[in-house]
Amino acid sequence: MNIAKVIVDVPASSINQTFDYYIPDKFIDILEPGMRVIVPFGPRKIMGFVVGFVSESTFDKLKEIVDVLDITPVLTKELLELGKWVANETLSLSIIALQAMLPQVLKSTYKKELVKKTDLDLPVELEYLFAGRDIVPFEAFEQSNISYNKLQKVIQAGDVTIDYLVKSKITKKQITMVKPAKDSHLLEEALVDLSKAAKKQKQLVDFFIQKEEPIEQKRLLTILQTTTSTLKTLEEKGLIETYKQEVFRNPYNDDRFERTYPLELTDEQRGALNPIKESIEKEKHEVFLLHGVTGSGKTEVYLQAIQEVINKGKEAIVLVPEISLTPMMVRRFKGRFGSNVAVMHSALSAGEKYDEWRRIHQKEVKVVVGARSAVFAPFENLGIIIIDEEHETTYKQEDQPKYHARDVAIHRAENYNCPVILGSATPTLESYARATKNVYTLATLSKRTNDMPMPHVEIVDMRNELHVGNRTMFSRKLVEGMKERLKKNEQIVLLLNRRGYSTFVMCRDCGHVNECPHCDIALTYHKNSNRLKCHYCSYEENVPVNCPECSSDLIRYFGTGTQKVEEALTEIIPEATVIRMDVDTTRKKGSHEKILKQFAEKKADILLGTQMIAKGLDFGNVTLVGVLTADSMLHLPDFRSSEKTFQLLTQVSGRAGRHKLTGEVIVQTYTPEHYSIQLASVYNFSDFYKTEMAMRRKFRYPPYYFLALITISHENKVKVIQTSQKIVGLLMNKISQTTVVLGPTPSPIPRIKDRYRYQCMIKYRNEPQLRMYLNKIKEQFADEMRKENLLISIDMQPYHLM
Ligand SMILES: Nc1ncnc2c1ncn2[C@@H]1O[C@H](COP(=O)(O)OP(=O)(O)OP(=O)(O)O)[C@@H](O)[C@H]1O
Ligand SMILES: [Zn+2]
Ligand SMILES: [Zn+2]
Repeated sequence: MNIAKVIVDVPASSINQTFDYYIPDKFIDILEPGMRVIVPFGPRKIMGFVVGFVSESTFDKLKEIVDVLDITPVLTKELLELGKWVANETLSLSIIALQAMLPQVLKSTYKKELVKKTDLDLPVELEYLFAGRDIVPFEAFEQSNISYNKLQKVIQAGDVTIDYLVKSKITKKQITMVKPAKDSHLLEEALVDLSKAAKKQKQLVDFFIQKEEPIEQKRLLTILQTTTSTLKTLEEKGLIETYKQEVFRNPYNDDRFERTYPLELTDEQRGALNPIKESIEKEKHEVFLLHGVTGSGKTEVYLQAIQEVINKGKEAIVLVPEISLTPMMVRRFKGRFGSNVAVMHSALSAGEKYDEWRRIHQKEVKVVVGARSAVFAPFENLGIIIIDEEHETTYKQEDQPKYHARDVAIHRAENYNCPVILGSATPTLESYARATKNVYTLATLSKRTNDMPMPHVEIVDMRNELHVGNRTMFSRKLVEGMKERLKKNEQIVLLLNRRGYSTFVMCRDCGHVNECPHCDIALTYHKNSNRLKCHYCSYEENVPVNCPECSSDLIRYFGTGTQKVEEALTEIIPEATVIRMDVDTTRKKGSHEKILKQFAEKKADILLGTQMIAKGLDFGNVTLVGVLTADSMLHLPDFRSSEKTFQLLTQVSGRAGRHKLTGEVIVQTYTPEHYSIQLASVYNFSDFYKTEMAMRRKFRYPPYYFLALITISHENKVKVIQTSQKIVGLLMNKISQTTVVLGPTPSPIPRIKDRYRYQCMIKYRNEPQLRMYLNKIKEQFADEMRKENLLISIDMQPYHLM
């Protein structure tokens, strides 16, 4: 079989199209599916993935593969299959699905070098190539006449690795090390000679008398509480030596984590874990929905399930939302499983990400903890996949391929006959509905592990504040509560629920919000035309001068930010120190952790932030949580807005009173009667579920209906409208009667970067051919898309409806 089937990096009309290439002799022994190759395509040379081999091609005049980029496959057979599946599910190109599974470094052709990893001799030609060096450029190998086969063998044996040179400052990380320059008895002599006043110097010399091994300079300085000048002096005296050492970019220093051991489980935890263990034991695929209130010990259940998996020699993937991937979170996993854990975090540099990926690829770790894309970790013996905070919308990727990590996880777990755990205090309606139908197995943790009650939630009606003349954004109750905590030296978390600001119009007297008569969704205020519009259908109306409900003229649209709140806060409570955490203050790498650390060390009284503070924080000293505007999200043009509000309030309330001190939550709102706020305040998930399900059924939304969102964009508005209408026309011919097509209508953001955007939403229950229809439609417009820059984007599971 001397012909390779290759998926190349070009926008082909058919998503799974492959191209055939001859394999030159020198590659024939080493080429495997899952390797990346360089192939000629028209006048260019481009990258592609080998997906299979054939001995005959239906095409004549095949070209040859130019180069092979990998000596071992970067994608396993399973991942190649998965890529095909993802491409199909999300209607995206296979090449894009395959690339989504790899770290950035492997997405383009970087310079490579060969690194010798063994002290023993390699086969003689390779020894000759290295010629005493540890590193040689890959080109040196290509110019030699050593066979790829030979190289592949030493790579497989782990004696040689291929490193990619990433052009980034952080790639080659060096640390400064310190070691004693003399034997310990000579150091002891020197110690006597040091003057009495040189206390720090003495300590340092003494340190190395006790412990001769080299130590990282940074750590040494912290241990001894001294500075580099001490080191310098001793170095000049010839007692110690410092030197640079290149490190494997393990971003988390493993021995920094204190070892933890399995806790004695509570009855509820045991009840949840047992069936999971059974599924691991019997190698039976099953999806568990672990519904546990905040602080109920879900993580301990994960940890013990993973231990079970490791005991069986298998591997585990743990997904957590990006913003929960804090050092605190990492510590919990590294504390239990040590260096067996790789962490995949978007804040890592490209080089660090590649290193972590490679540790997985080379089977050096058993567990990966990471954000969304870690679901593609190249394990080959998966024993479990865990998705923490399964309700988080960040598990859905908004770029192509628009996959949902939950679907990918379940698909992979089916392949490996292993369980999936979806954990949350506020599961999505979709997941909970599946659990009630026994598609998923439900496990419930209803109590906190410390047996403390959930913090009491008080709802403050902000309309009353206005009526008594309080025009600030803080209710009297909240101010009083904050002052009380300050006196007791306890801490406060304030959430500004900012998403959705200045987009909706609300009566400040009665809280009335204008909604679309056809969609039960808040109308969006369009500043330019000064009109209210519905983003689901084409309905619009003028902004009312008086409230249609109470005739008040206090109609306002909203606009405020954390900075403004901070200013107002210092005016009202000048004695409080405030740390702000939002996109502005967390832009820099590591700043997120720094802020949390400062707060943990009680360097501030109040942590003020956006959504990102609602997750995973665990501070014993926080006894008050304030939510400034609980309803701002409620009126977003999004059918999930009630659900998101319920989730956010529940999560943020869970931050208070997690340890010995009792917690309290104050929720400020203009719509205190709304069921999502009422039910969140009493932690009543099941009633919320029932109420919200009834709404979804009535308005034909998930989980009763599936959605697909088509967005069409082009610089010419007429073209967008015409294309959109054509698409709807084509669809109407195919779909069944129970399917609803809304639109075409302008997208909520009708123009981005000078491109007009229209959309149509398909709501369907049973439409098995829909993907095929949509693909066909896309193909019909393929020419226009290529030549005229028309964009048709299809999202088979839309979360982001803008
Ligand atoms: N069996 C147990 N015995 C004693 N303490 C426990 C037990 N299980 C968990 N804990 C402790 O309870 C606390 C809360 O647990 P954990 O953070 O895992 O809860 P969670 O359900 O993940 O909460 P959240 O949803 O808020 O993140 C932790 O400090 C944890 O160490
Ligand atoms: Zn009103
Ligand atoms: Zn509408």
